[in-house]
Amino acid sequence: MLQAQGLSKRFGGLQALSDVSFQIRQGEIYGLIGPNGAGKTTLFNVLTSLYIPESGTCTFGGQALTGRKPHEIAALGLARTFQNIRLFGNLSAIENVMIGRHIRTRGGVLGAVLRTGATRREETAIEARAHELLDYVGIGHRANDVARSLPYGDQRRLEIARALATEPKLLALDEPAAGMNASETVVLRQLIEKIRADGITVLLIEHDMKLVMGLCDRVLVLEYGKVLAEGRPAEVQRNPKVIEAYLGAGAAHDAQTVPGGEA
Ligand SMILES: Nc1ncnc2c1ncn2[C@@H]1O[C@H](COP(=O)(O)OP(=O)(O)OP(=O)(O)O)[C@@H](O)[C@H]1O
Repeated sequence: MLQAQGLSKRFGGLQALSDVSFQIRQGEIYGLIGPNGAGKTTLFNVLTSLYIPESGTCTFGGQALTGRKPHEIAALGLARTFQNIRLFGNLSAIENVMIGRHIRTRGGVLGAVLRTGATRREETAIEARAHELLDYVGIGHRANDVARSLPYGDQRRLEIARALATEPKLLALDEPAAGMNASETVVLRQLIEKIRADGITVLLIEHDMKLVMGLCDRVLVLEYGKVLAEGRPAEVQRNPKVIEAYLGAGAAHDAQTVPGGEA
């Protein structure tokens, strides 16, 4: 479904990604992990065309992603959330989701501003769908609350609802559990499983190792911008290189436990 081949990205003298290749298969939950600064967000930004790589290609459903505008990426079926929540803080929850939906409508954002007859009808349908999505992520009762007044965990779920409003085939989540407590994380896990069960492929960056290892079908481990390991969670957890990267040199020899906690 998504194919990255030989991606490299440099910031000045810093090689943030070097020769990164991987494939995400349709229907899987694919994890992206690595210590701080490993290049995870940079990789997300390259995949979603916020950054242009110096070399390498990425394709989604056979179509090139590199160099496309954000709305083109969304129209292809790739949606994302951000590590630092990017909601319209002054707008209500429902309005935030409706904005996500507009890229899928004929009238588009301009039509929504001008409010022609056709767009008014569309608007009613969009609002109904936005309510469904808020219910889907579990914050239907917050529809009219201003986004910035929502508890942190609800803001993260609102971001997911907004991304889902673009009807993605692949949903990329950048640290969705960051700042969540244990019970919020359990609910998040159920939500991600539900999203996958409904046919959406998931790419997940996450520091919460328990969540990653429990949820993902396969995991890609980055370190210093390079692929350190890839495979099923159980294999990756046993990989001495991964254990060293997380716990420090020497740890692999006596590690009986999985790398855990904050990376
Ligand atoms: N826009 C930028 N300009 C310069 N350097 C950058 C930029 N974005 C990222 N970097 C650097 O690239 C490296 C990879 O950063 P990146 O944010 O991709 O890592 P990460 O794995 O997502 O880290 P974290 O887990 O802390 O979010 C880091 O050394 C970072 O400082």
